[in-house]
Amino acid sequence: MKRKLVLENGLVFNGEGFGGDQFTIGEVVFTTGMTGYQETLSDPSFHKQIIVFTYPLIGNYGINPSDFESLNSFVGGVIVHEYAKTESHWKSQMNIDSFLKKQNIPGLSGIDTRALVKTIRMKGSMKGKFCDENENLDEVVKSLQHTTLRHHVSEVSTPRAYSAPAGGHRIVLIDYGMKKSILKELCLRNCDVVVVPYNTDANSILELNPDGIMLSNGPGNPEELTESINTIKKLSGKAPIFGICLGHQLYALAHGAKTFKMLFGHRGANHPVKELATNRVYITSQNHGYVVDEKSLKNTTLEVTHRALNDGTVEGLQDKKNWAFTVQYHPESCPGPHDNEYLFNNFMTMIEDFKNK
Ligand SMILES: NC(=O)CC[C@H](N)C(=O)O
Repeated sequence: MKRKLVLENGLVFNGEGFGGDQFTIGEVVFTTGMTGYQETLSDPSFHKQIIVFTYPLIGNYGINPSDFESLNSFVGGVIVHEYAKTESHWKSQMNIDSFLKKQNIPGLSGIDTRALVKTIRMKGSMKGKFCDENENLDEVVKSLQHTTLRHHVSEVSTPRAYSAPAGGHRIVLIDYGMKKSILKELCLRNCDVVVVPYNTDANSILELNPDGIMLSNGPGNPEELTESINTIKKLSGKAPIFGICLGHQLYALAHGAKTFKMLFGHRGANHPVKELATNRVYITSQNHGYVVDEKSLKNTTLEVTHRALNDGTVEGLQDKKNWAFTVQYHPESCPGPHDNEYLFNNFMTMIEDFKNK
């Protein structure tokens, strides 16, 4: 079945359809991970985005029950050069085509993904939509140009609080579109975790007596989440805080910094980041389109701890006054190198220091 990708600048890529057949407008972004497509497809931070995989063959080890980062996939579409019709892995329960059909997510294969990625790298990530053969492309381009995309944390956050009880530190984890692996890392450290919806107010969070507070990853433009930014302001200094990705951006905004949209973002499991205190380079999993503006940190309590080696942007912050640190990348990994899980240990140490201060 023929299918096209139409971009807002009028470029058209002709390929074959697979997966579901409901098309929506989404931001077309690319990810450079060579494995881990299942974790990527189930990461709620990709809400409504159309993901181009730069790795040319996707789906060869199928889809298994244990590697999901959330119960559903929220992506708007999937673009691959080629997908595996015959998958092979002892854990696999279906191929990527069946998975995308089940989730009603459309796919496009057989296009020159390198040409598409080069376009995005030059011109920046842009809106796009899949089309069938007979659609009027001029109309589609017009509608792409007139659509403003919004990403809704409310669609990916948990509707109600739930807990993972244990004997260790009580952590309140604010879910803006959390990846399951963040909860897993806390459980591995025997934490007594309560996951709360994104719009839980500061008093309700403090009533849970947290030893530490975690701010999760999530989709969209952090500046739109004014209510969450205000909540973080009220929580600041009350308990140690660890923020990841969207959580990092929200923490920075709550403390007077600014964020901006990058040309095409960082997505993949192979992004080098330098820890400035040690000069060590870590390979990280990343998935973000916005970033904290380093210039805006001047009169804040925040200082840069980590930097991206590809483009020098801010990848980590430490609050000099309040008990908090945050990272732009994904230390819970999944997919990707386990280099950065030590940050969860640092969070445990910070919680103990806070208790003994
Ligand atoms: N993974 C995330 O939390 C992404 C954060 C934010 N939505 C961005 O694109 O920058």
